[in-house]
Amino acid sequence: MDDLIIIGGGEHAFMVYEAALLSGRFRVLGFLDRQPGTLGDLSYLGTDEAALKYPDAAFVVGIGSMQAGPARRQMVGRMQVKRWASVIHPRAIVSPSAEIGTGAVIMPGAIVNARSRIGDHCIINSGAIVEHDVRVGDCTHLSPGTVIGGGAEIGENCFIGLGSRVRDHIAIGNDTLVAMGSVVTAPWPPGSILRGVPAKPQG
Ligand SMILES: CC(=O)SCCNC(=O)CCNC(=O)[C@H](O)C(C)(C)COP(=O)(O)OP(=O)(O)OC[C@H]1O[C@@H](n2cnc3c(N)ncnc32)[C@H](O)[C@@H]1OP(=O)(O)O
Repeated sequence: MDDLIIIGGGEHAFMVYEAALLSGRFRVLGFLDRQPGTLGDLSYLGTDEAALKYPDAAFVVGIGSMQAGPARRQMVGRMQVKRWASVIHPRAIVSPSAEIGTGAVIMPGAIVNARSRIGDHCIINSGAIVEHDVRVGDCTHLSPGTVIGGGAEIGENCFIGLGSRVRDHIAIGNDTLVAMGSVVTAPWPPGSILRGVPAKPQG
């Protein structure tokens, strides 16, 4: 059983904590945050610098508030962490032929279907459906209830808002934000901000 430390102490961190506990794969040592706080019965271990005191532990990012762009990647890069853990809730369904990147979090009710690849430090949130043969780039967040059609490619550092749909076999570039409830029917370049049905760049 791995020792695990959660980075962040907010709402998403608590979800990650529960998923880690229920998975039975981790002994959760505590959490790091910018200031002392409470996270269930977990111990507050200090600010990011305290990571150095736990060279043998695995870490996972428990911050869900970042939207599209490099903030999540930069935060991961700043941390003095040797080992990242992916946390998969036991009631997520992950195909044996899917690949889950290091540091990724898969929440309850999410489905990751055959031959899909989830990048490092992604969040596949509650009830999101990633169909077969999808590529999700590093540090991307699929919000609760999103559906990504088969063979689609979602870039790195993207944020796909609550309940949005992405058509099968299309590609969305890095750093793209899809507003909640949108339906993405066509490919879009990096840095797009899309909303609506069908989704169009914000005007
Ligand atoms: C576990 C969890 O809960 S994870 C949390 C996941 N959260 C989400 O997915 C929410 C993501 N946020 C969104 O989608 C937001 O709507 C954003 C970021 C796209 C825009 O938010 P804001 O910048 O605050 O915009 P605001 O709400 O002020 O709306 C601006 C305009 O856009 C419209 N608008 C906002 N969101 C949408 C949307 N999803 N689709 C269409 N139009 C929208 C508003 O009606 C408003 O129009 P108006 O100017 O004609 O009145």
